[in-house]
Parts: sequence; structure tokens; C-alpha cells
Amino acid sequence: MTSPWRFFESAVREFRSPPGTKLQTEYHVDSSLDLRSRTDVTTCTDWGAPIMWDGMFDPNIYDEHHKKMGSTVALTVFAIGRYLGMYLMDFLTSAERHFMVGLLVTYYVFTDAPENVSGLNLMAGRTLEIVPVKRHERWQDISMMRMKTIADAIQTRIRHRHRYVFCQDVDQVFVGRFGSEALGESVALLHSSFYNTPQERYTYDHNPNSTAYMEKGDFYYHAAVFGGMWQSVANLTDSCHQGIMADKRNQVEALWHDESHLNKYFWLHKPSKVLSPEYCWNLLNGFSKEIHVQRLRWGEKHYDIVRT
Ligand SMILES: CC(=O)N[C@H]1[C@@H](OP(=O)(O)OP(=O)(O)OC[C@H]2O[C@@H](n3ccc(=O)[nH]c3=O)[C@H](O)[C@@H]2O)O[C@H](CO)[C@H](O)[C@@H]1O
Ligand SMILES: [Mn+2]
Repeated sequence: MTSPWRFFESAVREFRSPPGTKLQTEYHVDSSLDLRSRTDVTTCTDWGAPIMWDGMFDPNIYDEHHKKMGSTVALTVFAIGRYLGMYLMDFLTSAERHFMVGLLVTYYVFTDAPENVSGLNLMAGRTLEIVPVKRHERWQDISMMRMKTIADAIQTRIRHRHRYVFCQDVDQVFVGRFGSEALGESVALLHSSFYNTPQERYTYDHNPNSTAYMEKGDFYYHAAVFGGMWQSVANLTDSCHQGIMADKRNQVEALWHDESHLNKYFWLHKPSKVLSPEYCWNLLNGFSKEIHVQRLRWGEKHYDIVRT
């Protein structure tokens, strides 16, 4: 039986929502979010998706919910060429400490050198699969063609075993909880260099000849982290790949490669959950008072070494 408190609580929550916005809770668990607990940042998009900041959620409520649901998560990561030696082990060992701890997780490592992936002790309920892929010559293609590889892997492997998929760059390290509160139907990340800057500075693709072309958008999203239910991620990666291939036929390349296509996609298909830059912070941004915790942090860039 529904307790009368439930009605009271939801009335309180409505009251607390910022004016003009109403949280569209796709799951019951997101209705536990307190949008008013942070007054220094925007906690809800115009279309009612929560923007996840520390303090808005109770991690235990999320973990209990997803454990009860038996939620399964695939984490895809690419380590091709020198990115393997430079970044992969730190990424994986830190994910073991902080990524979706307590849930069933499978890492999908896509690499051109499976024999170079060293063994790793994984926690119970966690597995790692190595998927051999061929190496594209240009780093731009390595980055962009991830969309195709992920789309294929979802159809052949992931969708049979995992409800959720997260897709991440390898040149980053987990330093704090990146937990089940980040799960949702379609999840995008605010780019830490742009969350505070005016829209005119967003580096959308402004070339009308590219399929990624856009003049205005909602936010500037970072391609280093995206995710959602496998159906949504399948749709996203398929669409981005089609855009990338259409551009190739027209001999254009979007300004920020896969990231430009991702931004176009999320403009047309609004994410149901947005992660704050806590979920991928760059130390070079310096101190920001609204960042109370860092969860994932950019690694050092060594383009001169890794992209040759
Ligand atoms: C904000 C920003 O600047 N974003 C762009 C920048 O991100 P990044 O500079 O973060 O790109 P990146 O060098 O991390 O490459 C993306 C990911 O592809 C994988 N990888 C890439 C190259 C390679 O030789 N081996 C390999 O494994 C690896 O998982 C890596 O993390 O550049 C990318 C292209 O690379 C995309 O255009 C991003 O949108
Ligand atoms: Mn990166």
C-alpha cells in the first residue's frame, strides 16, 4: 500500500524544483534527487533531465536500487598503439576502485595488441574481455571509428549481457566514486572546459558541409564519456558513424571528429541524464568552487609520443 507520506514527499519535491523546470524521472530512483540541494549550479535541463552534482543524490539509494535490479554495466575502452602502454593499466586499476563498485561490470578492451594487455585481479562480479581490432593509420580515424566498433560490439556481444553501456577514453583515471547514480537511459557529460563558458565559445562544427554542423545547441558535451541503456548507445553510435561516413564521402571532417558528431546527436536526441564535470575533470582548469569532488580526471596528454 502506498503510504500517505509518498504524496507529501513528491509535493515537497515539486515545490523544490527550480522554477520552470520539472524533473522528468525516468525511474523511480531519480525521483530521490534533490535539485535544490545545490544553489550554485544548474541541476536540471530545460527538458527535465537531471544534471548530476555532488550533494544532489544519496549514493546508497542508487546502489541499493541497482543491486536490487541486478543492473549490469559494460565499460568500453580503446587502447590502440601507444595508448595501451601509456594509459590502460591506470585506467583499469582505478576503475576497479571507483567505477560502479558493487555492480556487475564487464570491461571491453578494444586493442590492436591483445598480447600486451597484462593480467589484472578483478573484484567479484567483474570480468574483462579483450576484443582485437585493426589499427587505423590516422589518429583521427582511430578516434572516430570507435563509433562503428562500439555499435558492432553492442549487437554481437553487449546487448545479450548488459543493460547499460558506458564508453570512455582511456587517457583518464578514476579518483572518486563514479557510481550507479550515473546510470540512465541516455547519458552525456558536460565538457569541463566549457560548462562555464558562453555558448558562442562552444567548439561545435560550423562547417555546413559536415553532417555534424550546428550553430546552436544546449551544452558542449565531452566525447570522453557517454553512455546509457544499450539501445540508446546503439542508436547514438550508429548515427554518429553514419554521419562520419557521409562526411568521408563528401571529403570533410568535423572540427572535433567524433565529439562534433556526438554533440550534434545529443542536440537532436536530448540525453535523459547529464553528468557534471565532476565526472571528467581536468586539473589544468584550476580551482573551481562548484567542483566538490573529482570522480574521473584527465590524464596527462602526450600527443607527441602517443599519436606517432
Ligand atoms: C576536447 C577534445 O579535444 N576532444 C577531442 C580530442 O580528445 P582527446 O585529445 O582526449 O583524444 P584522445 O587522444 O584521448 O583519443 C581518444 C581515444 O581514442 C583512443 N585512441 C586514440 C588514438 C590512438 O592512437 N589510440 C587510441 O587508443 C583512446 O582510447 C583515446 O583515449 O581528440 C579526439 C580525437 O582523437 C576527439 O576529436 C575529441 O573530440
Ligand atoms: Mn582523451
